[in-house]
Amino acid sequence: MRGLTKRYGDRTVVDGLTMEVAAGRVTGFLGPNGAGKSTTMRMILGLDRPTAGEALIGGRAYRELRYPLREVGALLDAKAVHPGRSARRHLLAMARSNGVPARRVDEVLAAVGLEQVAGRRAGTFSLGMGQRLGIAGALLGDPRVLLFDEPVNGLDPDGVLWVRRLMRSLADEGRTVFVSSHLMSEMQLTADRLVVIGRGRLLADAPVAEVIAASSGNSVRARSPRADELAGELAVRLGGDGVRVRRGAEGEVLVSGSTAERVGAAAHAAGLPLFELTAVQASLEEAYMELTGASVEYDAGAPVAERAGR
Ligand SMILES: Nc1ncnc2c1ncn2[C@@H]1O[C@H](COP(=O)(O)OP(=O)(O)OP(=O)(O)O)[C@@H](O)[C@H]1O
Repeated sequence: MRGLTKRYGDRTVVDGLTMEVAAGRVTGFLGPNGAGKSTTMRMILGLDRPTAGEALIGGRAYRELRYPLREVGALLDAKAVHPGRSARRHLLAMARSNGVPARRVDEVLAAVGLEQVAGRRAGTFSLGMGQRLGIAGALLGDPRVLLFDEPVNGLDPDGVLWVRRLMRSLADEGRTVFVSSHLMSEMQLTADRLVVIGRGRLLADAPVAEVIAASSGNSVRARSPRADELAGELAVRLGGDGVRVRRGAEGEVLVSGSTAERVGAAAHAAGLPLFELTAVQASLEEAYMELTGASVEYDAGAPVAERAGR
């Protein structure tokens, strides 16, 4: 994507996105509701026309691809299926439109575990079965690039695990996997790299570990029988410059913005005993909240009871 931009009237919903989604990796695409993730994916797939900039797949725009399903597979909206058509017929129609051999339909039905219900009308499918059918459609043309918008939405734990393994194996085969999700714990397990957007703008594009490392939620927990003194000494010796020292549970001091080495050395220099020194890593969820805090569009605010002062 180069300077990819979409405006609706005077609202800019995707704002100059420039990034490369690399092959052989699972790239998670994150952002608050309304951040512009679906619009970005729709522009990549030629469903929306960029106001400015471009999105290319293997160097070419979607509309230039002769058999797009063989180059890029996508699951955008699992409900975008004719409800009266069977799963097999739906996939057969897609296959025919892109010169994909009919036998491939049975292969992908088996790959997503829908062979038993292949003759059933898609309109009778549960949310999870619909997701599986959508994934089957994405895999149909054996494409090098795959886009998934919220693929685990509605799946049971087995299904979630299955999608996680599928993404992994697709990336391990050297394919490009670009997947949006709101489930941070899931992304922490599945993605190698993260692209985070807020209000259409790029907030982060980095390996998962780097996004987490940048969070101020990373802290050091020290336990001492002289915790009050320790907190005071650490504040004096390490304080300032983004370092925060506070008391935790009984006997505990929490230090953010520093390292276990520095905290240990400072305690030693102060002559205070330590019974425990632990580096506590922030979760991806914490890192994400911090990154996107300022760009949340639909903020529900405090729970109702809290707002009412109860
Ligand atoms: N056709 C349209 N006309 C006007 N505004 C639109 C249109 N399509 C999307 N938008 C607006 O663009 C913004 C981005 O929407 P988009 O669906 O891309 O966000 P998203 O990141 O996918 O959100 P979610 O996580 O809720 O799915 C939203 O504010 C939406 O209202």
